[in-house]
Amino acid sequence: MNAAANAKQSPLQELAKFEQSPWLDFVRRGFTKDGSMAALIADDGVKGVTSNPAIFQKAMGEGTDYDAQIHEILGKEIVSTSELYERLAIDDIREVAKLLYPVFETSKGVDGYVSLEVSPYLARDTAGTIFEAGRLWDAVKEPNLMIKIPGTDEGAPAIEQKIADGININVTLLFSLDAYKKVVEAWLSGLEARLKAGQPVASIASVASFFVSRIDGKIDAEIDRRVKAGDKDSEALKAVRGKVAIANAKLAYQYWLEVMKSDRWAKLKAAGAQTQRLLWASTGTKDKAYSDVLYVEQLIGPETVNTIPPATLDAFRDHGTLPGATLTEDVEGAKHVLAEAERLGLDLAGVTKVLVDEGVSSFEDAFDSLLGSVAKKQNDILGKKLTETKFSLPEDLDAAVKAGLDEWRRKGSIRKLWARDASLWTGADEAKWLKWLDIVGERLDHVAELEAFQKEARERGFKQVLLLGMGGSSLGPEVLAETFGKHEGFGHLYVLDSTDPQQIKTFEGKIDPAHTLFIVSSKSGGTLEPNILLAYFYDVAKKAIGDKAASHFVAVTDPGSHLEAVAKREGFWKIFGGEKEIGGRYSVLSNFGLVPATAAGVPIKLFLEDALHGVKASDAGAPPAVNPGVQLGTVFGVAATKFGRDKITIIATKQIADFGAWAEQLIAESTGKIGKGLIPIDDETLAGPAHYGSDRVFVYLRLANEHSHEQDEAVRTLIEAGQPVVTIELHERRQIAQEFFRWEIATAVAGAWLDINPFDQPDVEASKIETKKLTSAYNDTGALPSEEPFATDGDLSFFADAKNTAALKGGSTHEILKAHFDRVKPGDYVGVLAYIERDRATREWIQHTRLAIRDAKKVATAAEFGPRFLHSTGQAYKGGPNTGVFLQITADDAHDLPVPGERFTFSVVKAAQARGDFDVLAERGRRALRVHIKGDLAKGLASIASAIKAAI
Ligand SMILES: O=C(CO)[C@@H](O)[C@H](O)[C@H](O)[C@H](O)COP(=O)(O)O
Ligand SMILES: O=C[C@H](O)COP(=O)(O)O
Repeated sequence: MNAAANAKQSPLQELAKFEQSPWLDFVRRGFTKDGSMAALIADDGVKGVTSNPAIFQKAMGEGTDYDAQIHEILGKEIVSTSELYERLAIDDIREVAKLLYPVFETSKGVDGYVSLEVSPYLARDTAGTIFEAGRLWDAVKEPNLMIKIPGTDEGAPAIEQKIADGININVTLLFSLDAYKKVVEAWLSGLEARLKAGQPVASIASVASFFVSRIDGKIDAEIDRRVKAGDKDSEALKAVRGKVAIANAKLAYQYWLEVMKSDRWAKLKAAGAQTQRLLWASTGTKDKAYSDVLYVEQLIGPETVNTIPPATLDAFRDHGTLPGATLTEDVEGAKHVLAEAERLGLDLAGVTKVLVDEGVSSFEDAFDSLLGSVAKKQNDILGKKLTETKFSLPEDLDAAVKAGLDEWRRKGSIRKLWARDASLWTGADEAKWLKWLDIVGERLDHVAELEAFQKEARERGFKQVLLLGMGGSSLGPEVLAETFGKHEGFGHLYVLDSTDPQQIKTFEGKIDPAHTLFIVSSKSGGTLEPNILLAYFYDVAKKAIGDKAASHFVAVTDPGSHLEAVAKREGFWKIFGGEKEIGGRYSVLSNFGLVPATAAGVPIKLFLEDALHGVKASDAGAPPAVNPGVQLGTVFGVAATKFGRDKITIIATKQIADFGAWAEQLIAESTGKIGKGLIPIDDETLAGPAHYGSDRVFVYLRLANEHSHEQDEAVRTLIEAGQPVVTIELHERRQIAQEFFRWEIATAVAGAWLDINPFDQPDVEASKIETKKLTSAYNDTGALPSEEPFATDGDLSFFADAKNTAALKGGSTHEILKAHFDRVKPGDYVGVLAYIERDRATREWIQHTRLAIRDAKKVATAAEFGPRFLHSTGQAYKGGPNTGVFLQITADDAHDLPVPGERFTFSVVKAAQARGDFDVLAERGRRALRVHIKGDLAKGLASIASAIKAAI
């Protein structure tokens, strides 16, 4: 665009003679910076500027104008894409506001405005618009700013409110006279409210933006269609072609003139109010058949604005004419055009209604695309600070995932998620469980408290840190312990989540109680295991250090819990609170993960900052196609619901492999219910493609600098064989913090696809109830209720409910196991659930056993230890799809341990848990068999392994 030549006055300048102000419908940083904007103001008399999402999309989506500032911001701060966009946009708006300020001053606040639109996503949300308009006004802080609010039914009350609040408002997206009348009413009422409250009205400016050319675009297309079809009214139709929009605008202007004559306005005017001017928008000519300055020349009139796009502005400067105050000419003709349009059934009311909807959604689309472009730049600049994801999906799944992501975009679902809108799931109490969305920022704000704790813990010189907790309270800390290892100057972090007496004894042997920090972790504070483990180790500590024992104990628990009361009573060293609105499995980035990590010496601020990168990347403003959490969750949800691929198989580089144990709980407990769900498959050694069915999605967590070539190759083979693989590359271990958050979002997203509530765990509760019944019975009678095996073969006894027993007839181990595993069908999975010590030998055993089953049956397998999995995958096994075939293994304990203060022992608790678990599996109609080993465990396990091999 060239500034006007000085030789003659620009026709744009001449509009002033008719009291019309030309504004520019365009913003771009380069244009402001290179002096072009200033030249338009000086030479052409441009008196204002409007922006909208489509304008910013063009400005920021193309070229490199903004790159320097993006670099600068990202070098200093961790921000979301929408925050980044807003910073850029606000700077642009401020720059333009400064250029226009002299116009604002000389026109005494009539002109010299620059407009910034509230997020188009809020066009149908009154409360959101009210909030956002105020927030943007405060953020820009320039007197010559106008906030743009759409003139929708939902926008009108917001306009009234914000005018009453004293903010300059540009009402956008007006097409119909009816909508305009409502807006005038809102504007007058807003000013009246101020007068009533004794506030000044003089400085409040407003424009009502009537969109013009889009009306002709729609009406003319209909005319052309009918003429082409040989309509009997063709001549009459052709006569109004290209005339309806201007006629509509003229009548809007007539309405404004009437308002200006009203008593209502007279009172406001007397109080110093300035009028709300009509602003003609959408004034670029779209139909080449018309003059390229049509919507400038025909809309000239006093006290109006025409916001003109650059090309039209250039054209008008070049060959525009000013035929007069065209707005008020031939009003009768305008009425005739509209009457004709009605007679001919052109349905102007219908068209304007559609145009509002289209206008809203096209600004939404533009904003999505704008945020997508900014996010792309942001990701490129952040580079290795972010984990990277590659999707290798078969064509049909890939297409369905893309469609799914677009569906999420269109429905604004990620914004609903962040807005805690329960209708995204089942409309139950989901909104109450979403505090994890904000916890990282909140913990960073309070990081000094954690850092002080870390300093003290170091000074006290603990040699070990022993965490006692289950599920959500133990699995996150376990990942941190396994991933980060021991830190110099800090105790080694051990995580105990078992009631197996041998395992407890083993952990006792690992610590020196006089130099151990014990962390008892339970959100509810009422969970059986941490409570009895606390009783046990409190005794151990007392024996070692007497009265000082309490000073070695820290509790992490939700406020008001039983554990909190115990910790207070006993005088624990510290009590860290949890958040009631975060469920256990979503708690790793709250104190439940952070306190043990801090105690073990993990650099906690850096860890949280990494997590914040994850939070910002999956924020509401990151469109689904570039939002890591939504992408992963959509792959999970779409693969499961549309392709039967519901086994989420997690593969990982050795150093970060424990992440799978945490993800397992998150996925299974969140999604496995009401017969639906995803079944996580963790730690199943990779095999060739022939070993897998078509029910899997693989996720490969690859730690770039420590990756295994062999694993890469195995994954490549899977991809080549057409298996869906999502590869997530971490550039350093600490980035598991980002992944924690991403997987939380992904699980919530998958939950929406599955139509379940991802925040409850009904079936975990069921087995807790069964266990409680059994331990109470033990306390009453001194024994667990008796039970009879349906078969015994040497040291192995077999138990099942009547239905499973009937299906498993046969007396020998071989016959029973064969019958059991013969029930496995393609698409099923097998769970080996062992209530024994989890040590190197048993882990190897379970791993060999599951792999033998997988390879023989070509099904997914889960290898789990009880009672730990009860707080994790146990939910999906009972509540999820009935595709699991379970082999529960129990054994006599070689040694038992007392539970201080209780009649029952750890061995009794474990037995009760196994039986409670089995009863619920059976009650849910699952294919389940329990085998109990008498005597030597290793021998028993060996004979089960060889019997399974023979049976499958
Ligand atoms: O600020 C405004 C209206 O207040 C303008 O930026 C308005 O959004 C634009 O004129 C229109 O969106 C442009 O419409 P069109 O030329 O794409 O039909
Ligand atoms: O995942 C949660 C476990 O069931 C443990 O719950 P808790 O933290 O309330 O003890």
